[in-house]
Amino acid sequence: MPVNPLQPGTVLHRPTPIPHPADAGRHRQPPSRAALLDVDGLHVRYRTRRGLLHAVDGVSLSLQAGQTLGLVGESGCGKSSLGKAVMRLIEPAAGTIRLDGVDITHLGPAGLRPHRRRFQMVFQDPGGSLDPRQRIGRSLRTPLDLHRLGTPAQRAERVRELMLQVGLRPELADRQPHEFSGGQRQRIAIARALALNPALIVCDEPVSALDVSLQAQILNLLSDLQQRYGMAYLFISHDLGVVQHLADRVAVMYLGRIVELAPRERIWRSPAHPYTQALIDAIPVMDPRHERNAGAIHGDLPNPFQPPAGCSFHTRCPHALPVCREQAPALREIGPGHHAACHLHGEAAGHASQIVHFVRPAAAHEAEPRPARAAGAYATTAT
Ligand SMILES: Nc1ncnc2c1ncn2[C@@H]1O[C@H](COP(=O)(O)OP(=O)(O)OP(=O)(O)O)[C@@H](O)[C@H]1O
Repeated sequence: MPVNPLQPGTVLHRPTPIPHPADAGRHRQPPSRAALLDVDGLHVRYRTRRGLLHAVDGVSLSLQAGQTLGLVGESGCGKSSLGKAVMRLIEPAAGTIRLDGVDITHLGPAGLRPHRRRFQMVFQDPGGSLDPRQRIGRSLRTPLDLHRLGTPAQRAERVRELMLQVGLRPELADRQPHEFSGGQRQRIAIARALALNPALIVCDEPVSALDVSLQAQILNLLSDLQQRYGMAYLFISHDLGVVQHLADRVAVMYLGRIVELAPRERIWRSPAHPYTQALIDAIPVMDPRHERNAGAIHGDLPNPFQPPAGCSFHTRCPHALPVCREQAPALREIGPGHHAACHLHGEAAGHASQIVHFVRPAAAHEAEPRPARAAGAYATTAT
């Protein structure tokens, strides 16, 4: 039986810092107020048989050390492409990616190597990042070997610690991935990501392939690990309910662009963009006494090869104005730390009177990801 690290009384081991040769003689810098991750005007394009596809279209965001930024949106909106570009697994077409203030956008493999251990990725399918024939102890040891961290004995001890940190018994290190359940395999993938004490982990739909009870366990594990070791997460999910568990701030993506970015509670309590509102309304309500999906998103995602002119959401937006068909709204600050790209909140001439607020009264269960609430509990007011 795997050890559940979240059970009271379970003793978890702190990672043993293994000095890296590149760190020799370097002094620890005082904590910087600069962002850990700073993405500016990022574009990702795919050349396909059908033409050029703009998967990420000028995204800017930042993430502070130890914080979680949730990235949500429907399938195909560009979340994974953004995550992979941040990890430098795919080449961005334009824009910059800074990690700890260092521009890593154009670094080649050699230049990237010293930074690689600072950022890691956990994928939806842990099988993809685990060699099916490799024993998991070996798999966890590989990053330590590649970065030549510590002595062989220290590496073996680190593998033991990593397994304990994610709630797996170290005695299981001789087993192969197929001998573990899906949830356990995701724990192994998380342990592998932790191996080099990263400052940032990009989590790409890490719980989407798991059933609901396992989802909660993995989310709790990620949250617990963050509290202990202080890494930042860029947490990607199509499910706003899942993101609400972990995120300090939430960025909502639609057709390659960020349409809303705000602290978690503001997104939840007063979403500004009709698309965010629709995502919230699409979250299943568990209480059968309440109607659900009152504001579910209408229509299909537009063809990404021919995105609509103006605001790309206007074809599905119940509040679309004439200006929405013509001009793409800029992402602008509409409240403290709250940004939205929507003409309903914009200064488009003659539309100030159309400003719409989606107001939801504060509820006792504010932090709950799936609150039971009456359909239509959001009031739409024009000011
Ligand atoms: N390697 C690729 N070649 C061509 N097109 C791609 C490639 N990868 C992704 N795309 C396209 O880019 C767009 C964005 O895909 P991406 O996977 O980044 O979105 P997503 O929001 O993460 O969706 P999902 O959750 O389904 O992965 C989609 O239209 C997708 O079909």
